[in-house]
Amino acid sequence: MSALLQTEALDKHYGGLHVTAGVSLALEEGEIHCLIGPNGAGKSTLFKLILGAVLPSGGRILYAGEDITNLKPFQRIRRGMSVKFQVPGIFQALTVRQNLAIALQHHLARAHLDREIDRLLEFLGLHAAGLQRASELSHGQKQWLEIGMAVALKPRLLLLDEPTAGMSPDETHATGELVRSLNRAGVTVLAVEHDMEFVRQVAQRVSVLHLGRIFAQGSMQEIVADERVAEIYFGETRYD
Ligand SMILES: Nc1ncnc2c1ncn2[C@@H]1O[C@H](COP(=O)(O)OP(=O)(O)OP(=O)(O)O)[C@@H](O)[C@H]1O
Repeated sequence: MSALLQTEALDKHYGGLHVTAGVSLALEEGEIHCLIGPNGAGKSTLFKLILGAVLPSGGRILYAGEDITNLKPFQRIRRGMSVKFQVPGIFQALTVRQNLAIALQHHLARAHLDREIDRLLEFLGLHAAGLQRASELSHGQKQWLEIGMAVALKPRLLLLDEPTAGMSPDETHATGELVRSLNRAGVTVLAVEHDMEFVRQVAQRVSVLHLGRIFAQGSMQEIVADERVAEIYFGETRYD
């Protein structure tokens, strides 16, 4: 495998506050990589830096071998990045099908829309909800619709910000299966996540961020067995 995304000594500071400090993270093409860490570790900031929503104070970001450090988010999206934020950005007053049509119409001819919407609905487990307004969906279904809208862009790299926030254990598991099947279809995934069951289910590699630095990296088994990690992270939040 080779790195699809690489951050090199990425710094972000606000005045004297160093939110990320020299973060070098390599994401291999084809992997599911989870980013975990205690509250305030800098996870969201790193996520925004990768997406281009905030610009770094120092360091570089490489994507598919290209320096994208100063590109705008839409330019990154054009290169195959897609993002699902924690708060669903779906159109509540529109039906599920209409939401997917909006996401698809950027790159798909009208004649192919219905077939692709059907395919996505099946994949998302939302086939029975196609004509429902998005506002009528359960919390989990809204998150899946949003994943579907991100996937409609046929991303090479999917960025997920706490995809299971507020979900029941069953919904969380179903989300994990969705992410795994996207990955089997070739999508590289970076997920910021607090839910350790989800991380255990999907992650091929885990990076632990602490005080703005990569503190540990490895498989979930290695991370769980690392006493230093337990001290800064699991010790406080393992079962809460
Ligand atoms: N725009 C900003 N201006 C000033 N400080 C900021 C800004 N954004 C984030 N911070 C600070 O940077 C630190 C890291 O925040 P960040 O949201 O990246 O952490 P996190 O790991 O995502 O936390 P959580 O798990 O609670 O979401 C926090 O102390 C936060 O207050």
